[in-house]
Amino acid sequence: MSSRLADGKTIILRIELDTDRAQFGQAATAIEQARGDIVAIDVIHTDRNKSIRDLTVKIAEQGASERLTAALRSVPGIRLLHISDRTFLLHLGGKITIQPKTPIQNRDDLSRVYTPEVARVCQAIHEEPSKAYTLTIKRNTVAVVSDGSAVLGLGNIGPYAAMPVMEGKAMLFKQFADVDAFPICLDTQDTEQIITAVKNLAPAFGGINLEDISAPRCFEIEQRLRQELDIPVFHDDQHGTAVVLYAGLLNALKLTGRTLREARIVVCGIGAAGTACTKMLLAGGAQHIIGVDREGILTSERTYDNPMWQWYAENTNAERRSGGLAEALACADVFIGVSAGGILTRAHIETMAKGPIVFAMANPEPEIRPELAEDIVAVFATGRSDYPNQINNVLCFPGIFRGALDSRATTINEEMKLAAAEAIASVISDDELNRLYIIPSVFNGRIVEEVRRRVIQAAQQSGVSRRQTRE
Ligand SMILES: NC(=O)C1=CN([C@@H]2O[C@H](COP(=O)(O)OP(=O)(O)OC[C@H]3O[C@@H](n4cnc5c(N)ncnc54)[C@H](O)[C@@H]3O)[C@@H](O)[C@H]2O)C=CC1
Ligand SMILES: CC(=O)C(=O)O
Ligand SMILES: [Mg+2]
Repeated sequence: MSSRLADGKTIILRIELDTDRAQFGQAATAIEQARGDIVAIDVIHTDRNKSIRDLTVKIAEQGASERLTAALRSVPGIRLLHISDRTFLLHLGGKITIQPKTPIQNRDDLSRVYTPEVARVCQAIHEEPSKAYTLTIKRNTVAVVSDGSAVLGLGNIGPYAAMPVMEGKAMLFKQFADVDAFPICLDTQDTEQIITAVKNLAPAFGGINLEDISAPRCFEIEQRLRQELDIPVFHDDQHGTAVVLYAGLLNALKLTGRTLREARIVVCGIGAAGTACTKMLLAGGAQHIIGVDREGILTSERTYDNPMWQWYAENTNAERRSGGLAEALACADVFIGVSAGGILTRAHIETMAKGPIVFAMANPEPEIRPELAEDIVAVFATGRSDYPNQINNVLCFPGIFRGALDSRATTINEEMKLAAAEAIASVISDDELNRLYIIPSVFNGRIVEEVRRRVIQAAQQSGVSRRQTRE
């Protein structure tokens, strides 16, 4: 069986062998020759004439599953009964469910959870609306709202196709921070309609996590909702990403003996994530940031229709550099990619300063794969779960919402974001810090607790907490 495969897509092949005509070894050889990696074998049925087995096989490249199918079909006495993809199997019927907290076993239960008794609870909330926090799911429930316009790096794939990501976010909220999150994909990409829809559904929720809404609409949608609602509204692709990027960069700079003030930083992809990352870096004292998008380096020598690009050009690139990604990268210390897969080359990185920091964070395909350049960089990070140093907003959103909900904060402000970033960075001690460990794993049990604690503290100190909470 081969070593770790680059892509790691796993399929399950159900094969039937005529035991007098073929041996299992022939199937295994055919699979290995077609560059499949058998990682598990389950015997489903066996008798004197035939044997049915499920083979779990990892495949690396596109087209490998067709090659495997052809290879198995060419072996006499072996039939391929079925082929399934473990990832698709995991999505059958969706990934989350809603469960009652108590069973309804008799009429008495029924009359208390529902009519007539429930009416007294409704009236109590009618008289004192803040009781919605104590008598409904509001205090622990977040809406994950998308319009499907910028889903991962897949682009505008619409609300139906966005659902698996939003369901995934809801799972992460629950698993890591015990927040009940519900995915809502809206069938509109009109700014006003999205704002109206979110305002209308807000009563049921303690917070709104906006997700995968493309720039520049995401900026206005978030800003308006923050003004018009009294619960936290947080665009995860902007602020969740910025918080985690900031945490990872603090540690990578420390490791490589640089300061944020002096580091020469290139941000590629000036959309939701790139803009928010830049704002957080500027607030932290960064002095040398250059932004690059499809049209090249953003510079104040030009004017832009996109107001955020105009702001960006006026607040970065003090040297007024021009050109494309290659020109921006010359002698840079840090590359931050939140753009599109595969746009950065080894040759680009070779022009950067010695021992550069490369954060290729586009999903699902990073700007460059680590195996293409990790030998020439000091620190490499991606947004993916299958490489070291995963810089992904999943390190932030569960804990920051946990803290915001527990303190019943009216908003998630700059102080709370900075507190979350410092909390994430602090989980790695100076002794532990190394090039493959600049950011803790999402499975590190300390992250959510540490983020929650510091976020509650920041909410209280900045006056947005509505509840005294144990930190
Ligand atoms: N690792 C993480 O935690 C996160 C990663 N991302 C990833 O970052 C990427 C961008 O996400 P968003 O900011 O939400 O999307 P967005 O659509 O708001 O912004 C993307 C920006 O990248 C630019 N871009 C696309 N191709 C480019 C190229 N070849 N060169 C330069 N710029 C290019 C676009 O013009 C746009 O301005 C996606 O791949 C997404 O999956 C986003 C949020 C979190
Ligand atoms: C991680 C994430 O939110 C994204 O790639 O869009
Ligand atoms: Mg996202």
